[in-house]
Amino acid sequence: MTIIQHQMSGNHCFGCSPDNPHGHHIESRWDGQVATCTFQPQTWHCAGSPNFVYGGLIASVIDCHSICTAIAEAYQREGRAIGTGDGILYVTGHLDIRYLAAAPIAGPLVLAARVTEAGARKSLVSCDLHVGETLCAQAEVVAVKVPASWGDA
Ligand SMILES: CCCCCCCCCCCC(=O)SCCNC(=O)CCNC(=O)[C@H](O)C(C)(C)COP(=O)(O)OP(=O)(O)OC[C@H]1O[C@@H](n2cnc3c(N)ncnc32)[C@H](O)[C@@H]1OP(=O)(O)O
Repeated sequence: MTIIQHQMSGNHCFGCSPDNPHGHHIESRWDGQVATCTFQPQTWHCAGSPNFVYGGLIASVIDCHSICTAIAEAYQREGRAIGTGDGILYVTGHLDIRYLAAAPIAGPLVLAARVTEAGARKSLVSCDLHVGETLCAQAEVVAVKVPASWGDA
């Protein structure tokens, strides 16, 4: 399965760049319809309780994985492999998360995202986050297309 981030060059993203030494290094696996991601939280990613994951971390991995999903789907819609030809880039316009159950720090966080609506300037992405059988968070993301030069600004 294609790892989206391995196809993109010039990526400095805190969430997903393989080259950002301080980042989360998430990897989004794209099957053409759904992108999945597994993230192992560390003990320092905890919330007030040492046993549960900090909500901001959950938002961070959902954000990045969802935007990468929008990018992958946009390349596919244009009939191109990810990262080929003129760059396609989306940013987060809106992130709406429902925290449905505390996520155990033991993890792993398992994310699944899909594009539910795609237009010329924006895509809507739906993302579920499970730990084991438990749906811990569900998010709707508005991904807005920006010029590829945004990545160099
Ligand atoms: C190099 C490799 C890298 C690889 C990259 C790897 C992945 C990186 C992942 C990083 C994810 C991030 O954290 S990105 C960083 C956080 N996000 C940002 O900094 C974005 C800051 N905001 C902006 O720059 C701007 O407000 C934009 C781009 C979001 C919108 O710009 P704009 O110029 O005003 O857009 P506009 O034409 O009005 O709108 C276009 C369409 O989007 C909709 N829209 C616009 N903003 C919103 C919004 N906030 N909420 C809902 N919908 C919105 C509009 O209704 C419209 O829909 P319609 O009329 O067409 O229907």
